[in-house]
Amino acid sequence: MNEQQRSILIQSASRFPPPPGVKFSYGTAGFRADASLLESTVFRVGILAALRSIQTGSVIGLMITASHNKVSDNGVKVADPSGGMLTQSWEPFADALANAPDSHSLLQLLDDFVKKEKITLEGAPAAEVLLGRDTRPSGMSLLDAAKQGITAIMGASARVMGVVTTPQLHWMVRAKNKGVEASENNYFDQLLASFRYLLDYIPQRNSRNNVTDKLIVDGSDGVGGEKLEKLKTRLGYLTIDVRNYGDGVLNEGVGADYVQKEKVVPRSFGPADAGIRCASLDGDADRLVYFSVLSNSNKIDLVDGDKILSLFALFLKEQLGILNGPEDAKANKSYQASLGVVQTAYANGASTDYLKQLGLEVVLTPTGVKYLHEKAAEYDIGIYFEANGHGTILFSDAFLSWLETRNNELASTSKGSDQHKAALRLLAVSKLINQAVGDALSGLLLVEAILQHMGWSIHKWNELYQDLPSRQLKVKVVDRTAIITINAETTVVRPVGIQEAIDTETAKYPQGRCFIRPSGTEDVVRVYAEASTQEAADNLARSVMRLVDQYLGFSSS
Ligand SMILES: CC(=O)N[C@H]1[C@@H](OP(=O)(O)O)O[C@H](CO)[C@@H](O)[C@@H]1O
Ligand SMILES: [Mg+2]
Repeated sequence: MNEQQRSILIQSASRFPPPPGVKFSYGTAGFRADASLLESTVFRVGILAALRSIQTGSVIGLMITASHNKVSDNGVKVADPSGGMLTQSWEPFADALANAPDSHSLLQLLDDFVKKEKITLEGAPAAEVLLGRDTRPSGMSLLDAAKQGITAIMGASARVMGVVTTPQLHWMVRAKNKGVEASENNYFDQLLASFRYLLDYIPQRNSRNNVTDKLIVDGSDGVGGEKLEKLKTRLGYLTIDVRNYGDGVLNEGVGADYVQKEKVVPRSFGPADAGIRCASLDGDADRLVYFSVLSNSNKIDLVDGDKILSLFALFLKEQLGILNGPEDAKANKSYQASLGVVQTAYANGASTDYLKQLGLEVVLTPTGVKYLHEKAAEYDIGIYFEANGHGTILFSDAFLSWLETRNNELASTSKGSDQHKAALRLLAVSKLINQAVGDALSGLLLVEAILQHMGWSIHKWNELYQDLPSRQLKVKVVDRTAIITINAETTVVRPVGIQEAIDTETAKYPQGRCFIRPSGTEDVVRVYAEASTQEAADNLARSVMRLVDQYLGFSSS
């Protein structure tokens, strides 16, 4: 860095001093904290994003959101050139940057990092960062801090995409780097075109009238509802009633996180909605769950991320089977695409059993989309979902290019055949689903298209398998980092002895399964328990919660 660059950086950084006594960590999904503490962190992530753009020679994304957390919180995360999460190898640098006590130590860190990563600032192509934010009131000033961080790196440009969903921003980064137009309209166009395609190829046997075209969506009073309001006017089919699209408090008694964890109706829903297909998005619209309201109660039948995954897996497996017909296998024309399913330990045990019974390869990873995404990318078709509704489908380049060629062949030899339609459907899914990151809007359209294809109501879908009763609890402890886990977070190795105690407790319950892990987004330890009855799951979770207190000490703060 030359003298001029250094002095610009020092000047800008001194306008954003870090709050004293706060330790920041780039957790499961970027930095998150009370919004009033975040200006310096966001400024510094702006610098990081510009450096990442220079290093990769690509467009990078920076999103300001705290997703399903309360409205007074905010957060910041970076999207890599592929549209996926920031490479994990840069996370320690992000932590160090955010925690540097003053501008001089910040500059020292930058010098060291630039040298270590061999980033040449002089004469490098200009950095370009796309900036987005959710609807939080603190978003505007944080976005400005990010902009100043980006432009503190000489020649870097910040392009403000405004209020967007997290997946929209990731999609835009991916599209830009593929040289494709990347506006919000382009995003909507791609979703709508591929959705219509899927509907056009629905087999006649399932008349569309079998499935009601009415859907009610809870927008969590965030950005997703707002975008869906825009999108729905362009959907030929499907009557969507969007509720909670910004008139109430973000994430308060609404949204996918609330619905999935509490298993009750969100605000603005009630007995009059009983039986109708309903969906809920989270605050930044990267999570999606479905539900139906039970009559005369505020309870729901939840159709969670595991069931969305199962629906997608079933459909894709069916289409692959049609595409690789027996004649093709003989003629050696088929492609044995690897189809893999990725879940976390929070996936309901019944879903994992169901997927294995379908003959699918199921892999567990630690919590956090960055781990699931990485694993899913190892397959030709990799489907990943967290139980909370965050997930997507990834298609390998090799498979897609084979599919394009095969589709062209089929179009000339057997246009309109079942095989040809299967190829067209798979291509449409690859365009409809957001391959950068889990996306509630694109996921919702894919669910709707598949339900139409199958001729299934939400109830029929829900009956694919029956969830085992489960309970999730949180415990505050003195130091949650004292817990060290292995085996995709299902086994605790520190503190010594607690795993044996959990195992002894779990063995008392038929179909019992229980694990604990420190949260990466909140200062809590999470306890998850499953058993054959709700009462048993509740009891197991509560007794393991007591073990956590015993081994890690209860914190009253
Ligand atoms: C049990 C649970 O739902 N955990 C969530 C939550 O992570 P924690 O590390 O558990 O706080 O937030 C993450 C980011 O949204 C999400 O990826 C993850 O699934
Ligand atoms: Mg989210």
